[in-house]
Amino acid sequence: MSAKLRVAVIGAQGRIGSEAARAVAAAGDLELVAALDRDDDLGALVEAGAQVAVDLTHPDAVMGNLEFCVRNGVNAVVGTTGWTDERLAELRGWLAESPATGVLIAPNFSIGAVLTMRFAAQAARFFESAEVIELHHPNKADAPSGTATRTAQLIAQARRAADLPPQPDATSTALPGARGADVDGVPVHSVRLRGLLAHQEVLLGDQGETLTIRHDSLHHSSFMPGILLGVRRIVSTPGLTYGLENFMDLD
Ligand SMILES: NC(=O)C1=CN([C@@H]2O[C@H](COP(=O)(O)OP(=O)(O)OC[C@H]3O[C@@H](n4cnc5c(N)ncnc54)[C@H](OP(=O)(O)O)[C@@H]3O)[C@@H](O)[C@H]2O)C=CC1
Ligand SMILES: O=C(O)C1=N[C@H](C(=O)O)C[C@H](O)C1
Repeated sequence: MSAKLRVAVIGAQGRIGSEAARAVAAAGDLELVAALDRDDDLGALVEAGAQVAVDLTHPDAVMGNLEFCVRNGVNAVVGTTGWTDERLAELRGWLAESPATGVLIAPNFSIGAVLTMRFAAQAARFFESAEVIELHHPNKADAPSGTATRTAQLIAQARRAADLPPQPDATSTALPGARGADVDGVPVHSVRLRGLLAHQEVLLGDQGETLTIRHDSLHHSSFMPGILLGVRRIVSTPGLTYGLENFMDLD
């Protein structure tokens, strides 16, 4: 029998991190060797011999954690949000100096959310208009969600590839925020509501018809198969992988 993969979770006291630590501990081929949270010494990752660290912390914390992991050759699976082009460039710089190390950044680990992004990108070129509505619990730190931002970017990319013009919108007077955040020309609207977990609708419209693609994460368990898939695959995937779809053999 091959040795178990040695996995650490950073943010292990959090909503998703605590569930991820349990899922890793319960997986027969994985061993939870460290469960860190705020103020814990990252050196514990190295002392524990972690091969993969799962980061589920906060946009303010993730860059420091990743710099430590990459510089110490610890592969990382990242669910934490807050990614910008500048942050990705900085991460690529660290990875260039540690070419055997792999980092997966997954805007969403749930299979249905990954498929929503894929379907939205496929549908985008057939519709004049597209808008994204994301709905989350009120404890969420960032808006729009990482998933909604990525969805809008993929829609925009598909619209550009199809040479679609900007979306029609005659709004000439509006309260600030009424038309949502503009992500690459795609409006994204954020709802924060007690009782919700993580939900998203992609609305596409054209003459006489609309298409709505909706996904609901009803429990934190929806993210666990994707996290475990990422952990198992990242150890043999050096460099930066952006999006769980890269490990899902979708094509
Ligand atoms: N990609 C995906 O599929 C998913 C991504 N997420 C993302 O994961 C992140 C965490 O979400 P959630 O679990 O709801 O948030 P929580 O606030 O519940 O959990 C975050 C945990 O990380 C801790 N933390 C903060 N800073 C550090 C640090 N520097 N080092 C170690 N631990 C730290 C927090 O401590 P403290 O409470 O003291 O601040 C807290 O225990 C968010 O960015 C969220 O958007 C969430 C769900 C799915
Ligand atoms: O904070 C959350 O809860 C979630 N965050 C991720 C995001 O911002 O897209 C993934 C999922 O929506 C849950």
